Formats: sequence, structure tokens, C-alpha cells
Amino acid sequence: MYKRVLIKLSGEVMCGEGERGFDRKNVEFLVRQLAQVVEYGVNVGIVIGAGNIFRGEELIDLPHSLADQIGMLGTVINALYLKGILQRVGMKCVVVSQISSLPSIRPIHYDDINLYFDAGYVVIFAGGTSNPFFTTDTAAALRAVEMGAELLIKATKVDGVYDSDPRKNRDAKKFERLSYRDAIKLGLKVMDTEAFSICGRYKLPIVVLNFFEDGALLRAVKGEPVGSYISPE
Ligand SMILES: Nc1ncnc2c1ncn2[C@@H]1O[C@H](COP(=O)(O)OP(=O)(O)OP(=O)(O)O)[C@@H](O)[C@H]1O
Ligand SMILES: O=c1ccn([C@@H]2O[C@H](COP(=O)(O)O)[C@@H](O)[C@H]2O)c(=O)[nH]1
Repeated sequence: MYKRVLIKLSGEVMCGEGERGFDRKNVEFLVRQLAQVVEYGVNVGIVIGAGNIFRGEELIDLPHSLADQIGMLGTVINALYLKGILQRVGMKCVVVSQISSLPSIRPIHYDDINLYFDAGYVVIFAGGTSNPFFTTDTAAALRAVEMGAELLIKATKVDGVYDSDPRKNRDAKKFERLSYRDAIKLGLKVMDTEAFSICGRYKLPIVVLNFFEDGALLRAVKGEPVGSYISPE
């Protein structure tokens, strides 16, 4: 069992397939998956994307830097929403960010993050890296290293890493295990090269799994085989 993990959630885990916003059933499922992990006393950090609200690249009429700032604000909306629903079911949760000083958001401070974990809080990192021109995959790698996570879990819509996008190529072959070097060399688009590179440099393994598979998240935290494992070697 890992003791400290960073879970990167696609914003789309909050909405229905092909939808936007928040879907009640999906949100309830999300809470159950996170509760299963938190019950074991694991330190859980979360970075959530904003695919259910806006991705910068979708706002083609705006300058890239502006569109990305709107995207980052989307991650703040998701973080606050997630905090609200976790607290509603009695889970302790804090949102930290460098881009917002809203009353329910705390600044990112390394010493405090350890205190939050010691007190049993789930820590949601909102606002990505705080910089345009990045994505929440890179933010997840960065925050995982900052919080001393032993594992980064990318919880997404596909059940692992394939040799090409499985949503576009039915014959795509799944890797049970691969290295960062392979992921970068093969140009696999499941995560940003920047994220692979940060995790590789700091020897942080990644598991890519299908969030919508009940129990998959817990299996990854227990170190059981699930999805694809990207090793630093
Ligand atoms: N080689 C590959 N193996 C697996 N998935 C791939 C691959 N290449 C592309 N993908 C696609 O990458 C997607 C996951 O990344 P994507 O950035 O779209 O979502 P996310 O990061 O989970 O969401 P969000 O943008 O909300 O954070 C999968 O849905 C899959 O279709
Ligand atoms: O560090 C970051 C993180 C994110 N963004 C912008 O936010 C959206 C949403 O994130 P996703 O990872 O795509 O879900 C992203 O498309 C960027 O526009 C950013 O600028 N910097």
C-alpha cells in the first residue's frame, strides 16, 4: 500500500460522457472511489483538470495565454465543487492554490501541506501550475514531487497507455508496463511530455487507469496491477 499519492483526475470524471458541467451520478461515483482510498489512511493529494468546463485550446477566438487562464479558473471551480461534495459526506478536505485568494482557498505552503496530511485532510491543488501554456498533467507531476508522493495516478477515460490513442484506433495495443523514456520516445499522447519528464527526473512512477472502473483507484493505491505502470527506469 502506498502511503502518499497524487491523483490526477480528468475534469470529465465530473460530467456525463460528451457532456459539460457536473453529473450527479458521476460525482457520487467519484466520492465513493476517493472514500475507498481515504479510509485506508492514505495521504491523498488531488489535481483536477477542467475538461468538463473549458480547456484553453477550445477557446480558439482568444489569445492562447488568455484562454489558458480561463482554463486554469475552470480547475479552481472543479476543486471547490469537489471540496464541497467531499465535505458533505464528512471527508476532511482543503483546497490550495497560488492563483486564487478566495475565502475557501489557502495558499500553497509546503509546511502546511504536511500538517494537512497529518490531520487526515485530502489536499486539492487548484489552478494548475499557475502558468498558461501548461496543462494539469504537468501540474500533477509538479505537485506530486512537491508533496513527496510515492505514486502519481492519472485517472482518466481509458484503461491505460496504448501504442496509439485507443479512442481513435481500435487495434491499439496496451502496455502493462513501460518506461518514461519509451513513453517520450514513442510520442504517446496520453500525458504531456513535460509531465513524463518531471516524473522521470524525480523517479516518480505513474499508473494510468480508467477512473470509471469501480475499485481501480484503490487497486492502484494498494500496488495491485491495474491500468498501465510507467516506471522511472
Ligand atoms: N497512447 C495513448 N494511450 C492512451 N490514451 C491516449 C493515447 N494517446 C492519446 N490518448 C488519449 O488521452 C486521453 C487522456 O488525456 P486527456 O488529456 O484527453 O484527458 P485528461 O488529461 O484525463 O482530462 P483533462 O483535460 O480534463 O485533465 C484519453 O482519453 C485517450 O483518448
Ligand atoms: O498549468 C496549467 C494547467 C492548466 N491550464 C489551462 O487549463 C486548462 C484545463 O486543464 P486540462 O489539463 O486541459 O484539463 C488547460 O487546457 C489549459 O488551458 C494552464 O494554462 N496551465
